[in-house]
Amino acid sequence: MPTASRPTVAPAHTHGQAPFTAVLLCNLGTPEAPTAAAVRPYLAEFLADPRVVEIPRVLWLPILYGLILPLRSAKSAAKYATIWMPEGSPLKVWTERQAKRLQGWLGEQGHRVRVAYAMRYGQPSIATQLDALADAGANRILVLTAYPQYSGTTVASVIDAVSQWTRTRRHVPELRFVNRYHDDRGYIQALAHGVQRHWREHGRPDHLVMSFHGVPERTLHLGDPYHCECRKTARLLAETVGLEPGGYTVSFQSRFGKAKWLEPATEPTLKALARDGKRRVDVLCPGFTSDCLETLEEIAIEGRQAFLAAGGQEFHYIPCLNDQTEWIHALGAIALNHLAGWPTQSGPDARELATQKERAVALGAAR
Ligand SMILES: C=CC1=C(C)c2cc3[nH]c(cc4nc(cc5[nH]c(cc1n2)c(C)c5CCC(=O)O)C(CCC(=O)O)=C4C)c(C)c3C=C
Ligand SMILES: [Fe+2]
Ligand SMILES: [Fe+2]
Repeated sequence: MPTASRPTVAPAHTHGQAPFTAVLLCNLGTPEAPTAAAVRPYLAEFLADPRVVEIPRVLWLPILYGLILPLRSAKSAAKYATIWMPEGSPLKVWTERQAKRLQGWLGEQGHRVRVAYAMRYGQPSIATQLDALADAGANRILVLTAYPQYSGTTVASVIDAVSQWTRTRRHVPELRFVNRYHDDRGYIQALAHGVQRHWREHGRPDHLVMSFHGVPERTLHLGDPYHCECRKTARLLAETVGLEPGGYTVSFQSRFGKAKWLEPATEPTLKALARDGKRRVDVLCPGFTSDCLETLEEIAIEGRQAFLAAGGQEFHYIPCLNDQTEWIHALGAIALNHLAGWPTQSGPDARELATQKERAVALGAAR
């Protein structure tokens, strides 16, 4: 019989890895390539989500597969081709950089948190990334979406995907969700910083348009807070950069389908401003934290053409937050606020370590 030595059996739930806390940054998703073949499965997954198109499945799916996908995939791919970056789709490139820089910044601050990113539609999927984190030992996961304003069509859909994933796991990690940050100080300040930097370099416009992604107007009457949260973001940003209510307009872009969407729509707004004699208009898309098809193609290309064709003289598109330092710090602060009171199991929480030395020891131990 072997002599009794001290058992060194690892806790079964982590298979030997030290448990850790993770942040999963979730964005919408984007095709893998600017081709009809790659756009089609992405659009199919997106538009078949009952959170996105609230039409009974039996009516909608035949329209989606019979009409929308065959007609839209190639048209949409051609648009993606105009904005594609050497590294890939802008939405994915920026989301990946945000996750990397967020991880780096949290580490510099002494927080032992792993940051990963996932896409609600397409790859890397929420389930794939949650599996990877949980398999590596994540026992607490904060789900942070790329959407500052809550909408059932976006944030709730991410929560649905996470809930679907929990059904596939025996040992489900603790989960938290950030549902919104439309009025977060850091978010507003980061937006204001981008606007003011643009104005320092190019002067101020005659008018600022803040264009948000639209949703069907019906969702507002059904209680979706999205519209109100967009208006509040815009008001706080206007106050921060010193714009009077007459100096800016909130509009909604990307209408899809025949139903009535939130108004005013962005393109008619730009044309009306040109006809009203506004020489120069600047456009910002505060609801998008990363530049993507909807900002770079629909606004910076098509919006510009519409404004100039209607008699406008100068059109400036102000880029999204992307990986700007102010935004990474704000995102970090949002994450830390939601992680508060959620200590790691493997020792004292780095945030509560009193000295630099203790922090260094804890960080060393975590590697
Ligand atoms: C069908 C209805 C749609 C709703 C409702 C909707 C809400 C919504 N979307 C975003 C953010 C993004 N949408 C993007 C693209 C996009 N959106 C729709 C439709 C709805 N969106 C479509 C059909 C498309 C594809 C564009 C095309 O094929 O022409 C994107 C960009 C993705 C990219 O790859 O760059 C983003 C981001 C929000 C925030 C939102 C509700 C608040
Ligand atoms: Fe959309
Ligand atoms: Fe669009």
